[in-house]
Amino acid sequence: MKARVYKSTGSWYTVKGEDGNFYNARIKGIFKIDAISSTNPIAVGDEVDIDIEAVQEESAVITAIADRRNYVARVSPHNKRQHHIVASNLDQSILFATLKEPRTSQGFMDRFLVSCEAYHIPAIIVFNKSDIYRKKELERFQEYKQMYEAIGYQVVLASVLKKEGIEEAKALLKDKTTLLSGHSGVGKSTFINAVFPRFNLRTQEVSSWSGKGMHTTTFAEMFDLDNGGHIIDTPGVREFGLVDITKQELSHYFPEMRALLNECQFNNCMHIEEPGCAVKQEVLSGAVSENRYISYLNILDTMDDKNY
Ligand SMILES: Nc1nc2c(ncn2[C@@H]2O[C@H](COP(=O)(O)OP(=O)(O)OP(=O)(O)O)[C@@H](O)[C@H]2O)c(=O)[nH]1
Ligand SMILES: [Zn+2]
Repeated sequence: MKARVYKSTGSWYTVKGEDGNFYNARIKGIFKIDAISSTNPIAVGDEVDIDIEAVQEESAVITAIADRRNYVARVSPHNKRQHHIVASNLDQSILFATLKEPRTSQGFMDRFLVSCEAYHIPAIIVFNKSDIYRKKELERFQEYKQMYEAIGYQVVLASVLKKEGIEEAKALLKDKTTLLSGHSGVGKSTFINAVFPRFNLRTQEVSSWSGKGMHTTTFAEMFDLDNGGHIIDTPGVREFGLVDITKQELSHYFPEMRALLNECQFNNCMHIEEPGCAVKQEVLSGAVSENRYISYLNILDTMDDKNY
């Protein structure tokens, strides 16, 4: 039977069969050997074939996995050479960001956007907790909105607490498989609870001593939406690794730079010090945001010559 993976705890998977029932599934030993080199052979969002073992126990064996349409990965925290597939078969990804308690850095947002570009997943940024923004944060929001919308990304201002911007965010989810992402403590679980109360996820106060929030979500999990579509909630992701991207490719994943690449004097231009660089020229003219260019240089700096 065809099924889709809703949750993964490492060795067990919760899958939903095309009969509409949920099963606890595991993979056959041999399956692991054939799987691609990642720390997890099966990820949330995967489309799989299952053999039902015992209906009364609702257990099943995953016998095959369909090719992934796309996926998002990050570098394994345990082994830098391996990657961990966060989720697959996505229509879009929403980054939850906050400008206060905790503050999401532009560097983090840009790394996330680069990952989405590299994996061909449309990205949206929701700035949450607008109720606690003061003049400084509201100005910063306007700057981000202008900058990201000019590049083509959708930007939403929301306060889950005050129920502002929620309908706009909810409308974006309809009939799509959406990966919800963002630092721990930005309000992802609160958002899901507010829009789809029956999920009743656990939420937790941002810890006062660090201001960074505690991990309350441990495993990625997919939920069916009442009005059609799926949402995938991920563990508090602090950093996305840029797996499988070379330094030379990086500017391809900045859409505003991608449009200029043919105009650089050298076709292997890295847009740093080279003469005749169209990207640098447009940074000077203001057509390419200087902040985005700085993010580009910062990300380049953290990549080694081979990969990520
Ligand atoms: N002021 C304010 N606080 C909010 C808002 N949305 C969520 N919070 C609070 O922020 C804290 C963290 O919210 P969570 O929903 O647990 O955050 P999360 O992103 O799911 O965190 P992880 O599960 O760790 O990834 C909670 O104390 C929420 O009540 C908002 O719009 N405004
Ligand atoms: Zn250049």
